Amino acid sequence: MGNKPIVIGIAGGTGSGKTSVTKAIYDQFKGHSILMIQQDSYYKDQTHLPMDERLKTNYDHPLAFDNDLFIEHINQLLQYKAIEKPVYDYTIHTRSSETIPVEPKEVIILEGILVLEDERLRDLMDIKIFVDTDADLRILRRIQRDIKERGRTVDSVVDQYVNVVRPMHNQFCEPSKKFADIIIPEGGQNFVAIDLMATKIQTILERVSVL
Ligand SMILES: Nc1ncnc2c1ncn2[C@@H]1O[C@H](COP(=O)(O)OP(=O)(O)O)[C@@H](O)[C@H]1O
Ligand SMILES: O=c1ccn([C@@H]2O[C@H](COP(=O)(O)O)[C@@H](O)[C@H]2O)c(=O)[nH]1
Repeated sequence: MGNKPIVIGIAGGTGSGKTSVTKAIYDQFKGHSILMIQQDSYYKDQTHLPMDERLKTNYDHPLAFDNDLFIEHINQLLQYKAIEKPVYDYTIHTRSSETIPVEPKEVIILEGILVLEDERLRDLMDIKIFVDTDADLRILRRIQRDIKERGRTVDSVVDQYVNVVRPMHNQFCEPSKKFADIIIPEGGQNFVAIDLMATKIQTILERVSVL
């Protein structure tokens, strides 16, 4: 066990490919001392709101996230304590009643649109990454993904993008790029960047002798 786990933050706009990058890195170390947590798991619980109210929520504003709980959980993991991670269901826009037990690991990857926006989160990170992809590619990827995986229609994705996602991205996500140590263009297919990160993580794991 090391002194404390290493925390890597991976931010980027919706559809930038940050989940793909995170999974590609994570998959190289599956079974070793690494875990990934998506900020999306910490969207605020909305079970008390009717569906029509949930549809009006701004999911791209920092206040949509329960960062207090997110930070509390990261601090527990940093003390090598297990957490019960919330589960978010995009199709009903709220947390599910179940939670997932997560054991502490030496490398913790935090991924989400606004993980670099909150100074308290940034202060917990050892490495900060921003996945940078042009807006036209991001909206095309998001339309395909949200229809296939998140139970959405083209009209609802486009409407939300124009009225909420785009302005919030410009106000909160894009400016957080300046806090990044590393900027990865294009996301999931940038194998050079993924390999560089994997090499760095391998070094960290070798140092704490858990590989
Ligand atoms: N470089 C890429 N080229 C083509 N498609 C990609 C690329 N990176 C990601 N995707 C696809 O785009 C969609 C959004 O990617 P995802 O990693 O979920 O982005 P994010 O987590 O930033 O929203 C997914 O369907 C993914 O398979
Ligand atoms: O209920 C919800 C919760 C979130 N969203 C959208 O999700 C993206 C963030 O996820 P990515 O994987 O980074 O794309 C954010 O832009 C929200 O608008 C949602 O539509 N509904």
